[in-house]
This record gives sequence, structure tokens and C-alpha cells, in this order.
Amino acid sequence: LRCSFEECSATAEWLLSRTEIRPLVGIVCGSGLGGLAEMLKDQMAFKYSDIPNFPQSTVHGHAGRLVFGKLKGKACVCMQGRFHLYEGYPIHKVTMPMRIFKLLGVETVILTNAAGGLNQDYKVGDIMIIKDHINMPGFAGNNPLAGPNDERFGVRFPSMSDAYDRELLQLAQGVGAELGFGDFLREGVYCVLGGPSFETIAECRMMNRLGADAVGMSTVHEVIVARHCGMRVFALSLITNQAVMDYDSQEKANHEEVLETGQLRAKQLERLVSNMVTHIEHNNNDA
Ligand SMILES: O=P(O)(O)O[C@H]1O[C@H](CO)[C@@H](O)[C@H]1O
Ligand code: HPA
Repeated sequence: LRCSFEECSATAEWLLSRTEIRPLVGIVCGSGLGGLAEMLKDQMAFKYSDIPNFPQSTVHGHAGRLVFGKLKGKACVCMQGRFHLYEGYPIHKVTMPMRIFKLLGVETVILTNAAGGLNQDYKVGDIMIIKDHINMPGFAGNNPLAGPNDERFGVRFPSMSDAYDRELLQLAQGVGAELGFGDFLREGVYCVLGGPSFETIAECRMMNRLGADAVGMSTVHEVIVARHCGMRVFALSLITNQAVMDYDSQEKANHEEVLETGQLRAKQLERLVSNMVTHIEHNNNDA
């Protein structure tokens, strides 16, 4: 069985035997947001290509390293580069690192991504706390939990009405307000598509009418698997571009713009995440 409990355990044990850091927080860096990993002190980094059973990063802006370290004294592990459906990976490979996180002892996952803004009030550079998602590939049966269920990870039919932890959401709002980020901190619904082609104008209009505030090609699959195995989830989108909603517009979505906006807001995003991490409470604080 691919990405089985045994396979994931072997990978986790390989990592645990090579670092003394026992992370309680797992962080995933979105496109152009890999700088988050550089915040970790006393780093121990593994290239994805060296880790048994691990997929490889193929997208520009995703370095392909798993970094262990301390963030303001808290043990963390950080994926500097994530996997997407459009890279050609089967969906369970895209999400496998969440199971590795779980087996490393992670209790809280913080996911970040770059996304297009669908909400007309949003501006490029806004940070959107994800309060819920719409899983378009899921509607078509492409769910990372499809296939036999291993109860050692979680139940067959996990609830998703509590996917995004409300306490962590409140914490982020508080930390954001303290940092003076109120003007560009939002809360909204993220819609995932398969990519790699960006959306048509009609597709953007449709998603917006369906209640989505931002659109991207990641995160949701990871959230489903993280919740399935009982980790708490917090996620945020950096609005790197405005989705094109108007036939008179000459704008075209492009990955270079996505990476450039990442650069612009990187420092604020890092401060938000690191200040949040210092406030997160864990059951097991001896790491
Ligand atoms: O979601 P992340 O990994 O941040 O990347 C986003 O940016 C890329 C498109 O520019 C897509 O991969 C989209 O999902
Ligand atoms: N659409 C999909 N994914 C994205 C976008 C977008 O406009 N921007 C960054 N990732």
C-alpha cells in the first residue's frame, strides 16, 4: 500500500534518528514564502531527495528541504517547498508529509500559500486567514483519503466542519492586531483547483459567487489529511494577485507576480507566524 503507515513510519524514524529536535509545530511554506524556514534557529535541514519515500519539489519558489529547528525556543519542522497535484503526483503523495509530521509528534500544523484574490475588497498583499475551504477536486472524487482507510491514522469519515481551528484563528487575529496588521489582515474561504493552468474569467466569477474569497492549487489536501490524523490546523493565504473577473481587463495571472508579492510581504508573514508559534499551547511541552 502506497503511503502506508509502515512506509510513513520508516520515513519518520529515519528523520528522528538524525535529529534531536522533537517538533510540536509543523509549518508548510507556500510559493515564494520559503523564507519562513530561515527563521528557525539551530537548524538541521534535509534535502527531500535524501529522505526515504519523500517526493521531490519541482516548482520554482519551492526549495525542497525539510528544516528542523527552534522558533523562539519552540521546536518546529518546516517544509520549504510543498507538493501539488499538477506536478503529477498522486494525491496521497501530495499529502504524505502531513502523516510524517504526525509521526514526528507534531500537534499543530501551520500552512501558508500564495493565492489569487476573488473577493473584490481584497488587495494584493493582503493576508487572508483561512476560515474554511471549497474542495473542487474533491467534488470529482479526488480526495487524499480515497482508498482503504488505516484506523491508525484516523476514522473513515472525518468531519470537516471544524477543519480550521477557531482558537488558532482568534489567536492569529489577536497577534495580527498587536502587530498593527489590521489593515491587510482578512478572514475568508479558500477554493482549491487542480492547476497548473490559471482560472478563466468565467471560473473566477463562478467561484466568487459560490462563496470563495481566494483561489489556489494547494493546502486543502494537506488540511484534510492533517485533520484526519488529529492535528490542529491553521492556514493562511497571501493574496499575490487579483483573480481576473472582467473581460475588459488586460491582466493575466502569472507565477512571477506570485513570487514577487511573496517577497514584498515575507517579513510581515514571518512575524505573524513566529509570534503565533510563541503563543500556541501544547499538551506535550517537554520537547
Ligand atoms: O499554493 P502554493 O504552493 O503557495 O502555490 C501557489 O502558487 C502557484 C501558482 O503561482 C500554485 O502552485 C499555487 O498553488
Ligand atoms: N490562481 C490559482 N493559484 C494561484 C493564484 C491564482 O490566481 N495566485 C497564486 N496561486
